[in-house]
Amino acid sequence: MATPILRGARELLKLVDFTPVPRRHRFKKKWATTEPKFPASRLALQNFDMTYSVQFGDLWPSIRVSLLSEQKYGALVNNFAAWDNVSAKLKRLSAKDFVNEAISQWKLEPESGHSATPSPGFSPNLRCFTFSKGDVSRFPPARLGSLGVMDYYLMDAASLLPVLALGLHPGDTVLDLCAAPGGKTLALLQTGCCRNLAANDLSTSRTGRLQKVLYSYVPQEIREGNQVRITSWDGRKWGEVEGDTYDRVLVDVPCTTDRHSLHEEENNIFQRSRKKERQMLPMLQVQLLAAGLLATKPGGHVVYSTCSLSHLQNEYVVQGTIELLANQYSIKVQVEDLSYFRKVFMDTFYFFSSCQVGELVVPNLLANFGPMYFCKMRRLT
Ligand SMILES: C[S@@+](CC[C@H](N)C(=O)[O-])C[C@H]1O[C@@H](n2cnc3c(N)ncnc32)[C@H](O)[C@@H]1O
Repeated sequence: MATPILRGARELLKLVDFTPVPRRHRFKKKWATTEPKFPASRLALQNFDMTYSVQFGDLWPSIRVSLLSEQKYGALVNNFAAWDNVSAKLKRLSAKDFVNEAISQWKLEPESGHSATPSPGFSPNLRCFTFSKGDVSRFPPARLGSLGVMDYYLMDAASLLPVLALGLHPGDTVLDLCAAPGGKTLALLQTGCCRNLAANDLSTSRTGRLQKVLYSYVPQEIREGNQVRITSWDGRKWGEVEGDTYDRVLVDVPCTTDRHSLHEEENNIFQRSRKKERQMLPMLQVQLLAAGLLATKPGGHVVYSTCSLSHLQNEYVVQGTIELLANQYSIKVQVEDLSYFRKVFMDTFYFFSSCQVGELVVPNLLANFGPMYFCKMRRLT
């Protein structure tokens, strides 16, 4: 018999069909062996053109050209290295710590209408350098520092926003449900707030990559103490295994990884052989978010995130899951307002201003980060 999560997710699936039929495949094929290859990245672009031109209207051409262009990176300073020297080195490249610049700016502008959020409740101690809007300089590769760990981690700077939004406090128990290859896990550890951190990913090869990241960036005593636990379980079952346990949960789900899907053939979710998997994504996302919420203590917080522009994988999943938890488990979940992120980080990112719930960073040629969708929820009961 289907579980409640499965039934709710099926309802959501009725709304979804991601698969446009490529023009040249509309006719019955005679000679499968001579059939020209249709690259998955082209299928991805066709799909995005169909769905995102409707979703974003006039904004789509500029997002499209940005997605097809080189992305920008941020350098997350490793607090376990000599972070002050590393920051000084990054400043000499004319990069800026976008997190702390934005927070200082925020504090300088008390009159600018953010009285509803007196101070942004960000996870602390995160330092991430980016080049200014319009500056397409690149960071040199990270190097091993004097303390035996790497000095910074290069990542899409927008990937830091879900971690900032989680609002960690010292002593929190934290779950990173879909953690590999580990950029956000590393950021969670940088906050210095995790009493313990469970980092999980279904894929054993990807948890191997996560282990390597932690090995290169985090000192042995933290990796091997009680503080970090790495597992390779199916995250959908987490609510049953460790319900009502965590203060903060990050649910950074598998998605259509829009930028990757336009550039790489390998492991591309738009490969024809992965059609079923692609169609099932929103269902998997609902199940993972539901499991993350069930694993959270009442009163605790969850951030759901994707690197897709698709409303079906973003706000529909959030709204569908909240409804599902209310109907099937009588659990109340409230979406938290993150609209102040748009104001605080407007010098670094472009945000889409019309999400029904959550925030979405859209790629732009002047600030080619994202896409990154994130939504914060509080489990009330
Ligand atoms: C977007 S990636 C996570 C990226 C990661 N949070 C980071 O910042 O580096 C999504 C991950 O979900 C994992 N995944 C897929 N299905 C899963 C499941 N049922 N349970 C747990 N993890 C799953 C994939 O292996 C993939 O590594």
